[in-house]
Amino acid sequence: MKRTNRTPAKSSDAKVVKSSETIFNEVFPEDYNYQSGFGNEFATEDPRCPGALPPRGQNNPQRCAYGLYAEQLSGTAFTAPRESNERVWLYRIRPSAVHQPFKPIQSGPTNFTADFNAEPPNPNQLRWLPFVVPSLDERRLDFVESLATLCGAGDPKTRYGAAIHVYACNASMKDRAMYNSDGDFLLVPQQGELLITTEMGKLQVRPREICVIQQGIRFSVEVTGPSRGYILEVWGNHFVLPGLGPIGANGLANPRDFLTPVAWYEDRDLSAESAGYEIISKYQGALFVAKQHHSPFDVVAWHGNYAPYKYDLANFVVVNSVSVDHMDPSIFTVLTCPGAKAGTALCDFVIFPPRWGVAEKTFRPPYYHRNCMSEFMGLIYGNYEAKEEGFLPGGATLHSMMTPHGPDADCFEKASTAELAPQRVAAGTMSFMFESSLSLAVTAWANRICQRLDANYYKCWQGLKKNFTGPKTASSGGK
Ligand SMILES: O=C(O)Cc1cc(O)ccc1O
Ligand SMILES: [Fe+2]
Repeated sequence: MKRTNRTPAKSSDAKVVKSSETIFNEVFPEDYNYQSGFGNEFATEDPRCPGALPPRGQNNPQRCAYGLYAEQLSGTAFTAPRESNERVWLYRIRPSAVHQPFKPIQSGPTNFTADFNAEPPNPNQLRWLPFVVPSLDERRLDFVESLATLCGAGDPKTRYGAAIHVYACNASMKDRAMYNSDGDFLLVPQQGELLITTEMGKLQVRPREICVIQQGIRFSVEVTGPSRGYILEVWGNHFVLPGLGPIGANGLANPRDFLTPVAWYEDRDLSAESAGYEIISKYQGALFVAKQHHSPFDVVAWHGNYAPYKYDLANFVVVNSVSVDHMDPSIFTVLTCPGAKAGTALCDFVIFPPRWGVAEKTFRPPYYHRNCMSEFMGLIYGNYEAKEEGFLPGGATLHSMMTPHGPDADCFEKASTAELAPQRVAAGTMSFMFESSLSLAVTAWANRICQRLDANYYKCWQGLKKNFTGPKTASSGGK
């Protein structure tokens, strides 16, 4: 039975802690209600207030049903082409404008930044050990308080760039919501489920699922235990599904498998004497907080195509070579945030899901390469085929522009001599890559403060032997 949208999932019935192949095939128990389809024009009312949406034909009735206010949230310029125009109409108890002035946050995260010019450049291969989630006895940290930035490039002010953050928290956000004035968040939970309340309704996001919360949308995160994950933030564009070209009309992440919440509201007024409700705005890379005396989750009905969504990576339909050769990882693109140059992403979100490897006469793991894009990788569970050791769930790697990388010595030895039978690849694992056309700069937190940078990473390639057999000699029949 579906849970109503008023009853959050209990931690016990939805926890995903398995690490074997079963995790990939397991169907998650149903959580909240959702509407399905990527980028649809949705229309939804909380069932407690039927008729809360204006009758078709207009967005701004002189008086809205139930005494609601109409408010538009624009995700693109008013004049953006119709095919990429995104906006939502919210019918809410109070307009969002009802809040006290914003002030710089006092007790915010200290390593959350949009300054990518503070550290000297570093072209090395980088690997981080799993980021640490503090225990509750040590320090109570909610999602916002735990945000820390690893790398990024660009500037939210000029509306072009991206940042990669991690969260590692152990407590729920209480009477506080956040919104990002700078761009969109793509959340990749690695440990612990997230119960996310948004202005458009509720989402439950478990490791193996991902979620996008676009610019401006207020959200609050509840956790049920230690919780860790990766965040890709993009400035200047929204995520879309990649074009399929000759693949045809179906495959990779199918639009139907993206789930958007149904309307849910709370009519919650806090007394003037109470601490009130905190609205945190990330604005030009800094955090600000404003007080108000009511819950921001007061949207009774909404319609439009600008709304958060989640996607279960287990639904990804893998397409690959069935003859020879290792294909470029763009075949595994789930979502792409287009950049200024045609066909070149500001940042792609790519996964390496369980699949069959069948290529003949082929060195099957990733090839050795140098890339004009930046490659940030994270591991949700299991291990990664090109590096079975050292790259751990909750950790990360960064292979910057033109930085050479590829399989470690162990992987090369095994794959060069392996029998090429059909083989299950990446069974029981889920790794991903944020691949960006930006040259990502690493923060002081990532370099030193987090104390997770693994100085030994470069060693994984040092054991690669010289196998060159030399030119053919005359006596052996060569020229
Ligand atoms: O470097 C990596 O591990 C990611 C990657 C995987 C792949 O299959 C091909 C190219 C590539 O960059
Ligand atoms: Fe790579």
